[in-house]
Amino acid sequence: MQDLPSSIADISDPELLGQWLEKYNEAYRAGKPMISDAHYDLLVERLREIAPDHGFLSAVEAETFADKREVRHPAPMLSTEKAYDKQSLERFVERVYKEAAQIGVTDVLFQVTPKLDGLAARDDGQILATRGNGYAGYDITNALEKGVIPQGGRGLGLGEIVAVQSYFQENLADRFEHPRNMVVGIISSDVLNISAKQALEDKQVHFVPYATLNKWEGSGKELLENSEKITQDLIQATDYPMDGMVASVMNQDVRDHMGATSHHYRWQIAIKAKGETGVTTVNAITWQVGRTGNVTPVLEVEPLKLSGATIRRVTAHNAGRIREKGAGVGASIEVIRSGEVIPKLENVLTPSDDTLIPENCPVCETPLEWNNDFLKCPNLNCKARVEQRIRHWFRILGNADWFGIKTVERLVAGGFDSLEKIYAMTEEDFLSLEFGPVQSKNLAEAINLSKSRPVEDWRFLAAFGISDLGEGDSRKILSFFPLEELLDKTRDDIVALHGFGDVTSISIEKGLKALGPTIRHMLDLGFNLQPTPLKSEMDVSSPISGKGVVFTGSMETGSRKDMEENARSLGANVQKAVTGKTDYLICGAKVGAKKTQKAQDLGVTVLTEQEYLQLVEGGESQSSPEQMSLF
Ligand SMILES: NC(=O)c1ccc[n+]([C@@H]2O[C@H](COP(=O)([O-])OP(=O)(O)OC[C@H]3O[C@@H](n4cnc5c(N)ncnc54)[C@H](O)[C@@H]3O)[C@@H](O)[C@H]2O)c1
Ligand SMILES: [Zn+2]
Repeated sequence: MQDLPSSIADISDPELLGQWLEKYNEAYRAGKPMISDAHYDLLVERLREIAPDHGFLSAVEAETFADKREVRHPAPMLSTEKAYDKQSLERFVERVYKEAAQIGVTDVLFQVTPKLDGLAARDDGQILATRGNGYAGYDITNALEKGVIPQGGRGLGLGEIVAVQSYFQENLADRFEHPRNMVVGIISSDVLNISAKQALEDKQVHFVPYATLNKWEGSGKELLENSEKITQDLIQATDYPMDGMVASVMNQDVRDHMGATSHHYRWQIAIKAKGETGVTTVNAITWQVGRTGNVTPVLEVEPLKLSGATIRRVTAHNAGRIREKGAGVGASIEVIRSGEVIPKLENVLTPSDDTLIPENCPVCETPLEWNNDFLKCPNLNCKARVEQRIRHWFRILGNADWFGIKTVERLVAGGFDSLEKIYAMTEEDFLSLEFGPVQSKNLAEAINLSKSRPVEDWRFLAAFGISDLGEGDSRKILSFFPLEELLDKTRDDIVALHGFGDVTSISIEKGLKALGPTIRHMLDLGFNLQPTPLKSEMDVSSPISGKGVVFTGSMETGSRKDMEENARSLGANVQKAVTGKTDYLICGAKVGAKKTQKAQDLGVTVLTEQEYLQLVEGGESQSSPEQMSLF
């Protein structure tokens, strides 16, 4: 097949573009995308421009799983129409009201949910099936045996198989370019790679029915007026990969009237960000060594303008990319920027031989090792790794400013290259490194403050950067064992806990062993640690401990985040959305009747904020006589 012109605007042959889109789609559905989603979306929009009637645009992009049984869907699982800007969303809302008026409906209810970016599937309670071509999909029920967790129970209809985003970022981001690629691997293959197995064991791959997602509901006018805020709130509350939002009409009669095309339901639209691409030249490659030793390439490019910003540096993700695509000095490359701050290498148009992949660490000269597509400096004492570790400590601890990367670099260069040494530093030591008198005083003060200011013990633990003990896992593990006890735990103790698989447990044991002396040393310095409430103790003291709790609407007592934090400290399992495992739905202001009705239907107790406070406070006073008699 002929190549596509390098600039999207130059593509003028719809047949060729259609063929390429088919090819890209096939690779994508197989979990091995050849181009980024933003780039793909731009190509689809280009096809719409030059050939709006092209067949590719009127069908659901099909996926195949060769060795699986086909399952017919009771109603088609379609794709979505896309709105890349405010005007398209306005046109959609206008169209909805117009068609609703045709059947005498003026009061239209819209719903917005996060658009999950994984593998779409449908669960009828017996069979889990993929979308396939929209009319028939593939039976993937055995994914549940492999360890995919159905959120909210079985039989909740359409949804998406996704990996938990924070877990992915912490544990898997250097092994898969996108969590969806891992998900597709899990579904399509019976031979699982070790990281995917670990994610399943850790119960971090979920089938999330759309009905269990956080949602916003309101009128079309409210939707248009608040779309940014709605999007922000939903992004904040969702720990799954997303590629936009989905707005749907909720009135069944309007849905029936509007109907569907062969491609999408006309009462639904996806709100997405459009990427922008540009072409430039690579001037140099800078190799950055991270905390875990990954050595990643940053391309220094001829400055170019993209979505209003001047781009000088472009991330190339990993060394494999550079090697494979020839993204070296002098190469002409295509760059994409979509929403996120850092623009990415999309494509190499004219490769260069001058790819200069380093053989030794650019910082410590240790020979580098390949780990899949990533280059790694294996030297634990590599100066860059030490700097990043120390920087990580202060960043995660979060209670002492002043220790930015420049400062840390200077400390390490001056021989203060461990937490032990830095925490023993005096004002004079800082002065000796030629920090100014004021800054020296501040730095010495900051060291003391970081010990005296209260900090949660899970932050303290996560700050050591042990692999598989990020913030979420640290918090989880400390709800089973107090920190001091944790240090002596073995893999067997850890694997017995809910949410920790074999591989994770081994790596945590190793990490704790290696860093044990440092952790003990730091503990002896007397940090003002706020212990994570233990599950075992919470059972007696709080009426919501062990209960599934969801907060919704705007709260009066404090921000929703504070309320959630507090509920967690009382032992509640704070959830993002109401599911079959929810016990209490606590409603602040402006919560629709539909939401509370749905919760009640699921057997959830619905409480006002006041009722909730009474429950919690009442519970505390009930248990207090007993507690007091202990002292
Ligand atoms: N990188 C590539 O090469 C490549 C290739 C093909 C497709 N893609 C990506 O896939 C997208 C098109 O694929 P598509 O047609 O599968 O999906 P789509 O983007 O049109 O979205 C429709 C799907 O979203 C799902 N969905 C997720 N969250 C939902 C929610 N909250 N409510 C309702 N539905 C929800 C539904 O299952 C529905 O089938 C493109 O936008 C592109 O970004 C990328
Ligand atoms: Zn090194």
